[in-house]
Amino acid sequence: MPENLTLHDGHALPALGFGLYKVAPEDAAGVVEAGLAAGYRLVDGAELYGNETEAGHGIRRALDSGLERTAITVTSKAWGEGDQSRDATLRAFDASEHALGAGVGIDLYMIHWPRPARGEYPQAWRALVELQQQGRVRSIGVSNFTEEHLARIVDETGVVPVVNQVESHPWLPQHDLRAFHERHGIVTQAWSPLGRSRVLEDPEVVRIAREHGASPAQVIIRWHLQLGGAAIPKSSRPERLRENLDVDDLELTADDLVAIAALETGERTGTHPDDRQ
Ligand SMILES: NC(=O)C1=CN([C@@H]2O[C@H](COP(=O)(O)OP(=O)(O)OC[C@H]3O[C@@H](n4cnc5c(N)ncnc54)[C@H](OP(=O)(O)O)[C@@H]3O)[C@@H](O)[C@H]2O)C=CC1
Ligand SMILES: O=C(O)C(=O)[C@@H](O)[C@H](O)C(=O)CO
Repeated sequence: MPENLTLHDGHALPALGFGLYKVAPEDAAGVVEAGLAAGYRLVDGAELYGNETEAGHGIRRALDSGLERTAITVTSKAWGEGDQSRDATLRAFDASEHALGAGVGIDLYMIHWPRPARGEYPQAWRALVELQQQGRVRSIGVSNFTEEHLARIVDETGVVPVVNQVESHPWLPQHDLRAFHERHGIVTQAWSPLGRSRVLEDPEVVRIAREHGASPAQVIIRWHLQLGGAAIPKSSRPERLRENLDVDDLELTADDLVAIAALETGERTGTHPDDRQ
């Protein structure tokens, strides 16, 4: 089982979780139940994903089977399209909490995108600080923030997010942003950690996987963990959820890491943070 990272607020964050973007609502309860049964302890959700009610059902089924609520981390994110004011952000939190349902709740809440053209993300961040001060959420973080966005919210509020969830995979390792995070005690949590499955086909990744008797996904997940970051690969298939978690016995060599470092192209599979309106 991959280790926990320690957040600067003192709480633990599982280094490996699973994500729910593009998990069909009709599959979400089963996927969440399968993920938790496989041993994952972090479920990455969001208002945008349109499956929080069903994810909540899956979590509750796992709790009914004996899993302790305190053993898992449930995340959600405020989408913020068209309105990132304090009130809109608080309403988004209420809606996600309600959708997840009684007995579930949110442990880590994030701003999904900074939407810098709106200029409202500091207001959204103040809303998250308020939620944490009120004890409604344990930890607060952001997603898709650049150094500039991070510096602004820290300057204006003095509160440093515990996590910045950003696109990262071997094509886009984000070394500079990771170094900035490290200086400020922020955990880098990689979204699309498998490059939305496209990086799995990279011949170098396939070669390294073959040499270790592992799968390409396991090699990339291990790379994330050996970088010291967190990752939230998505799969709707129980056998892949198990495969992606089964990386404890894999150790990439220094040569493997050099070969993977050479894959950096800067190519994104998603939107650049400055371009999301
Ligand atoms: N904060 C943000 O802005 C964003 C956050 N996210 C978060 O990150 C999570 C992961 O990102 P996502 O974009 O889904 O991309 P991933 O890099 O996790 O790739 C998911 C794809 O890889 C496939 N896959 C997963 N495991 C394997 C495997 N072992 N072998 C072969 N194929 C595999 C999946 O297919 P299948 O399901 O069929 O197995 C799916 O097509 C999201 O679910 C979400 O929680 C994602 C985007 C943006
Ligand atoms: O970045 C994109 O272009 C996407 O499709 C996704 O990242 C999506 O917008 C998202 O934020 C999922 O969490």
